[in-house]
Amino acid sequence: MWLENNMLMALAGLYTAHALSIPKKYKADVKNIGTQEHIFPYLAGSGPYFSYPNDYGISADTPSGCEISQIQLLARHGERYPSKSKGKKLLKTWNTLQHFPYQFNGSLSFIDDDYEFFIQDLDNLEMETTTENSVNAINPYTGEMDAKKHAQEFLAQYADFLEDNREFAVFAASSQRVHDTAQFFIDSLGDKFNISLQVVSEEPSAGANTLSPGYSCPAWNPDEYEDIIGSYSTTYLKAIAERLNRENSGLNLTVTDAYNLFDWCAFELNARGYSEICDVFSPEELIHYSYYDDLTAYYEDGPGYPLIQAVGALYFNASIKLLQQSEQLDQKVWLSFTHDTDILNYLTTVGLFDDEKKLDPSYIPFRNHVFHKSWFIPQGARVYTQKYRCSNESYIRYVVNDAVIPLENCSDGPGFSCEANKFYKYAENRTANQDFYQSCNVSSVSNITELTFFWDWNTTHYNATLLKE
Ligand SMILES: Cc1ncc(C[n+]2csc(CCOP(=O)(O)OP(=O)(O)O)c2C)c(N)n1
Repeated sequence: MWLENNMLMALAGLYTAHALSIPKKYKADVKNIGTQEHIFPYLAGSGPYFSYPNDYGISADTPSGCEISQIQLLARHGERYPSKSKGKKLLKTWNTLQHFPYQFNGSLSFIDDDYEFFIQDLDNLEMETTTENSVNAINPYTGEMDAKKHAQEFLAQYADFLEDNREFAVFAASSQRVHDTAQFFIDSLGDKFNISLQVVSEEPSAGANTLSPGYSCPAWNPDEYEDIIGSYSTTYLKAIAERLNRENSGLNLTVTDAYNLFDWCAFELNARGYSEICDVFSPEELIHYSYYDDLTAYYEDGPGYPLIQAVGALYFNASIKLLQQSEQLDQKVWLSFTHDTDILNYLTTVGLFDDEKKLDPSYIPFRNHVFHKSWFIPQGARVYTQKYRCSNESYIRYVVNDAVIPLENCSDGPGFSCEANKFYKYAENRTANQDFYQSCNVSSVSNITELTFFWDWNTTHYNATLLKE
């Protein structure tokens, strides 16, 4: 590992020191930061958080005359550095550019202008971005800031309800960045709360008692629908590589390099707040890239892969049980933090973004396109389930990234919610015959058949070892 790190550092000519002041070369960031937010929705959910772009005009506030009885949250960790495997790919592309022996022309000319690559310390790979590990101190898009702001918004939105609910457990999958997000959120809530953070193992051996069923599902095959995903045209990537190579004679960027530039853009925004590489792409190229990500997510972790209904049923079943027990349970606030694909699996089983029209790899269905993955799983994604009572009836609805997303066939309650008994019927249909343990062949990695941490945390105390993955 040490050797591999050193090799990568040498490959990239990396710098170990990072600055907490604004060095001269980042001065321009002061006026540039904030000018790229319109492209966040096209970055495959790897760039900074943004609210769901279409809120239908429905307020996420509790409708008047109603009172909250339970709140659930399933959230993704905040903005992060690339994973180790993605970091390696980005460093390879950066290495090609760094060794180009001539002056750059066109949209890459910023590299000659004192540019330093945004991965400055390999220890940051996989980690949440923070004020401390950011490339410069004025980055407003850190995972740390996002989690702390989210907690303040949560406080503001549910102030009255939280008044009487100040003691609860918060649940985090055992990845370091997931844990850190939960901790930043808890810190930001302040000392008027008494919160116990439960770290639930995301090792395959955790079996069904997990917030990250993706890691305990040996039956899942990423290549199951590779023929569909792989048939998406890469013409847009060829055009990018050819344009940059034409502008810079002797540069030999490949289609793979062109693809990597999108990740560079997204993750540099998380780590620095501004990225010149984002300006390489035309709006059309961003749309193609974004739709390719939708296709991939749809057929690997969404409605296009029937196995996912069972994977997402694990958390959905637990969520339904908590809703049904809301009167009996002392705890009324259930906040959980995990990874992107796990939230996507859950939303797939709920059926919130499934119009039952299969995504087509041969064209972009502009008119019939519900499945915009980045809109529901950006970094810092937050899926709330609200249960409230209005004149003796209970209602349930979802709020995804600040927008109320009504159930298509059950939205005639106050605030376009679904009456509780109708909701349970709906949920029963969605989860019927979905058995996570069996469908995923979990028995080959674990003999734990049930999700119990919500009910036994007080006696079991979940304290799993944190993983840098
Ligand atoms: C059902 C399922 N099983 C296994 C996987 C494999 N897998 C790919 S990514 C991932 C979790 C972490 O993903 P990452 O891209 O690091 O997400 P993030 O932490 O940024 O949310 C898993 C379990 C999967 N995507 N789906």
